[in-house]
Amino acid sequence: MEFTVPVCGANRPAMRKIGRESLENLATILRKHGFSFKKQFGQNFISDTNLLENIVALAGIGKTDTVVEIGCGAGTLTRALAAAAGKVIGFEIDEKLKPVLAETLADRDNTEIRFADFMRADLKSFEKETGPYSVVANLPYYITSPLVMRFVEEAEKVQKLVVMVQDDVARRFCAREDTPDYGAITAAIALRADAEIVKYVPRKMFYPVPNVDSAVVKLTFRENRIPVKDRKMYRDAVRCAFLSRRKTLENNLISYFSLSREKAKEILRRADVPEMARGETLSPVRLANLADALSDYGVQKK
Ligand SMILES: C[S@@+](CC[C@H](N)C(=O)[O-])C[C@H]1O[C@@H](n2cnc3c(N)ncnc32)[C@H](O)[C@@H]1O
Repeated sequence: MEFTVPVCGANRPAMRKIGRESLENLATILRKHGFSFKKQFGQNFISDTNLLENIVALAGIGKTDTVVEIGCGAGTLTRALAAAAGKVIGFEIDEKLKPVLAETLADRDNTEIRFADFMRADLKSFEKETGPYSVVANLPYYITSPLVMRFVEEAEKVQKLVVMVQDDVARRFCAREDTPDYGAITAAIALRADAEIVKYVPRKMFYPVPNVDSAVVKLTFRENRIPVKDRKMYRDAVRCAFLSRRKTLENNLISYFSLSREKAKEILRRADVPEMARGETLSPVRLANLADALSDYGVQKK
């Protein structure tokens, strides 16, 4: 397959060097190894050096940091991360990128690439090896939300997640309650992390060019950001609140936890939530109150 990697913002039709040091032209390397892009893996690569360096700067990575990158692609972001970090551990699902990465990362000895599906990796044992770490990645869009949810629900040692995602997804991650973008994923993230959009990135910055624009989101994890007695109960409270957006919270409680109406009313009173409230109007703090009330009443999801 013939392709070129266009340089954004430049009038030259030519491809440009990736990285300031010894890395050759990305397209030449990909072609040399007979690589063809796979849509099913969400392969839209970044080659613009300024953008890559900007992402690393926004992530605030330093020489003592361990960085995890999910989806290394041709290794352009990996290289930029390796220049700033103490260590980079990258995951890449596509083994066809092995020779490409061997070449683009040849001079980066603080980098280790694991050819594996990150969604199947055992996060608990991974965290035993790594200690505290940050994630910086241009995420494959087909698994953005489940991937972020993995960290929110399971990770114990993650400090921040600085990830490129579709711009509408970025807005959902950072939304405020009672706005159209606010949803279960917003509330789930808010329990553990401050979320902000730190950069908008137009689609033309990727190759191949995707159908949507992107944004870089920074999630900064904070211990006990919103105190809650039981994180699993918070997850259930969030799922229940967004079970049916048209129904009141009271009705969602009845269906989700198989409660009597009387019990549902009592729990809402204890959580200081109006009976007629709808899930999407509840702030993450209110949802934590609801989770605590559910815990106090010993309610369990059947
Ligand atoms: C959007 S591209 C980013 C590539 C590169 N980091 C860049 O910025 O140019 C996403 C990368 O994730 C890889 N990928 C997709 N699903 C994956 C998974 N489940 N685990 C690990 N890597 C995955 C794809 O093969 C692809 O290389």
